[in-house]
Amino acid sequence: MEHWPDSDALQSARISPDKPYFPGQPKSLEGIALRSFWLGIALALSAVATFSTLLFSSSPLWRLPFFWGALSTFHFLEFWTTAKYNTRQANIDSFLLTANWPLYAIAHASASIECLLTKLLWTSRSWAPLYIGHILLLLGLMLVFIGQLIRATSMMQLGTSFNHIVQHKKNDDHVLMTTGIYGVMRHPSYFGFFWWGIGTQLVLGNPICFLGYTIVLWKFFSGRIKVEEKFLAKMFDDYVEYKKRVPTRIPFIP
Ligand SMILES: C[S@@+](CC[C@H](N)C(=O)[O-])C[C@H]1O[C@@H](n2cnc3c(N)ncnc32)[C@H](O)[C@@H]1O
Repeated sequence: MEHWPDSDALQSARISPDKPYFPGQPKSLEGIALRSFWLGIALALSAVATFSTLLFSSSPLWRLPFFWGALSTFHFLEFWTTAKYNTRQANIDSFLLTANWPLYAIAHASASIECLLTKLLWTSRSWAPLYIGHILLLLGLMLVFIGQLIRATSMMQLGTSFNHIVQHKKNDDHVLMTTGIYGVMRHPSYFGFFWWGIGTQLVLGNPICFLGYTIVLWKFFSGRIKVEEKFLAKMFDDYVEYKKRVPTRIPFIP
């Protein structure tokens, strides 16, 4: 598809000092260290806020710092797994905070606002029995943990073949992975991201963002998989057979 730019062009566009991807985007190793430091602080503060609301009040607002903690963990792990298992590719974009800016930030800000408003304003108005809320919360927590685990595991397993930017040409160290978690599902890192995102909205108890996240994530991964597989089939003769044999396990994406 034409709208996917060449990966070299994308890389150079992203590291050009004249073209910051978002305000304050760091360009140096010190900047990367600082970004990790702030994500760590955000994570620690989120953990403290979550556990103190859980321990000292019955307020459902613990969901908000839990969401920010899950978000910080996700982005920190994006960088950490790239730096450890695909060191040459690690740069500031590996945090995945620069992709789809500012839409990504708007999505998470909307989720935070929806949660804050509904939990503060509509605390007494419940549209469903309490146990439904508990089931959805539990399901959301499971999806966040399992989604994160699958995402990080697949990044580790793919190693140097993993790239945040879809590759158009085969690099020397790129091997087709068809075993392990890639033998169970064809795109585990997208599967993990998809369910992680939906899980965060279940934990927040956000009906509007749940719907929005589901539609946007599904459309995004469905389009991306089509493009990615077109290039994978060109790069690897075995890909067509692999595609027939292993499903994506993402709903309505065969
Ligand atoms: C962001 S990674 C996502 C990998 C995979 N789609 C997933 O969800 O786990 C994108 C890169 O992984 C590569 N890739 C995807 N599936 C692969 C496989 N089974 N073996 C090797 N490389 C793969 C693609 O060429 C692309 O450059």
